[in-house]
Amino acid sequence: MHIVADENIPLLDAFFAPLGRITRLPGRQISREHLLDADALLVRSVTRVDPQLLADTPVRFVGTCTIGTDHLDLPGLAAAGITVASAPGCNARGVVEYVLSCLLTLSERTGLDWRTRRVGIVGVGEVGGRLAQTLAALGVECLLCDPPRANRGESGFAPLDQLLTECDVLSCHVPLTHSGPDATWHLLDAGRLVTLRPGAWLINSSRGPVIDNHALKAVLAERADLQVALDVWEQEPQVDGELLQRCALGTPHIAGYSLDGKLRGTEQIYRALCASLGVPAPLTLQSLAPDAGRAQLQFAADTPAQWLLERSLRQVYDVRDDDARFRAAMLPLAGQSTAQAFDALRKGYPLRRECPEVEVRHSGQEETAALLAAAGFKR
Ligand SMILES: NC(=O)C1=CN([C@@H]2O[C@H](COP(=O)(O)OP(=O)(O)OC[C@H]3O[C@@H](n4cnc5c(N)ncnc54)[C@H](O)[C@@H]3O)[C@@H](O)[C@H]2O)C=CC1
Ligand SMILES: O=C(O)C(=O)[C@H](O)COP(=O)(O)O
Repeated sequence: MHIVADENIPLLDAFFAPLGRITRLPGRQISREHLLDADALLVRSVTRVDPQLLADTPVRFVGTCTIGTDHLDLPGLAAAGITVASAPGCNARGVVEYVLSCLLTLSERTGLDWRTRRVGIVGVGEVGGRLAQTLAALGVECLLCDPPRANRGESGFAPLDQLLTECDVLSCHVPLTHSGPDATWHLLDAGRLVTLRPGAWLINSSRGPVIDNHALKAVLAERADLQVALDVWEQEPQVDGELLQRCALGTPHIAGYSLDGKLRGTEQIYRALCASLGVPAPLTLQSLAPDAGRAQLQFAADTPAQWLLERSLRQVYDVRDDDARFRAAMLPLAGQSTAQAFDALRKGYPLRRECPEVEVRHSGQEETAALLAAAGFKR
C-alpha cells in the first residue's frame, strides 16, 4: 500500500514501513495530486482533510496523530465512506504540564500562590479531566464546566458564566466546534471576557478561535490586571504581534509537544490503520521507541516540599523558555507573515519528556512524596 504522511510524525518508518511505501510531505502542502495513488493519509493538525482533498483518489483511511479533529470534515468523510481515526488523550499529559508551568510562572510574577487560586476548567475530557484530577490532588480548588457532560446527566458541573465570575484562573480544554448548542467558536467573546474577575488568569491551550482574539486584544488594552497565556492563536500560523505583546505568556501551539505524547499519537494511529486493514498490529512503542532513559532529579534532605515540587516541575517543562523563543521569533516580524517562523519553532521543538518519565530522588517526608506523586512523578 502507499501511505502519504506528514513529515512531522515521529517513528513513521518504524511503525508504517512494514505496511507499505511511505511518502513524507510538509503537512500544509499535502494536496489532492499527492494522493492520486495513495491508500492511506496520515496527518497532524495542520492539514485540512475533506472529501474534496480525497476526491477520485484511492484513499480509504485517514489518521490524525492528534487529539483535536477540527481540521477534519468528519461528516463529509463519513459520508464518503472513509475510515477516520484520531489519537484521543495521546498528549493530554503534556498539556497538563504546560498548564502547571503557566500557573507557576504567573504565581511567581504576581506574588500570588497558585495553590490558593480557584481554577475553572472549561471542557472536562481527556485534558481537562486529568488537569482537574492533578490539581485536586495538589490541593487546588477547581470548578468544572462541561455542558455536554452535564446534559448527559453527569453531576459536578457549573455554568461557564459562574466560572467567569467565581474563578481566579480559567483554563480552556474544549474541542473547536462551530455548530450546535455547545459550539465553542468564540465561546469567550467580548461579552464574556469583560466578566473575568479582577486579576484573573486566562489560559487557552485548546484552539485559537475558542477565544475571540480581536475582543481579547481590546479587553487587554483596558485591563492591565488580567494575565493571559495563549498557546493557540485565532489565525494560526499567523500571530497577532500586538496581542502577543499584551499576553503574559505566548507559545506556538506546543502545549502537548512532549516526545512521549507525540509517540503515543503515532502508535494509536498505527493500531487504527492495522485494525482497518484487518491485519495484526505487532509493533508497540515499548518495543520500538529509542530508550531515552529515565531522567533523574536529586534534592538535598532539607528541601521544603512545595519548593521541591515546583523545582521538579520546572525541570520537566518551563513555559518561560518557549515564551522567550516565541517572542524572539515573532515580534521582529511585525506586519509580515509569521507562518514560516511559527512552523519552524514547532518543527525544531526541543526534546521534552513528561513527569512520569522523571524520577525525583529526595529524602523528604510524606508531604514531599505526596505532592510529587500528585503531580505525576515517579519516586
Ligand atoms: N495546544 C495543544 O497542544 C493541544 C490542544 N488540544 C486541544 O484540546 C482539546 C481538548 O482535548 P481533550 O480534553 O483531549 O478532548 P476531549 O474530547 O476528551 O474533551 C473535551 C471536553 O470538552 C467538552 N465540551 C464540548 N463543548 C463544550 C463547551 N461548549 N463547554 C464546555 N465543555 C465543552 C466535551 O464534552 C468534552 O468533555 C482538543 O480538542 C484539542 O483541540 C489537545 C491536545 C494538545
Ligand atoms: O493533539 C492535538 O490536538 C494538538 O493540538 C497537537 O498537539 C497539535 O500538534 P500538530 O499536529 O500541529 O503537530
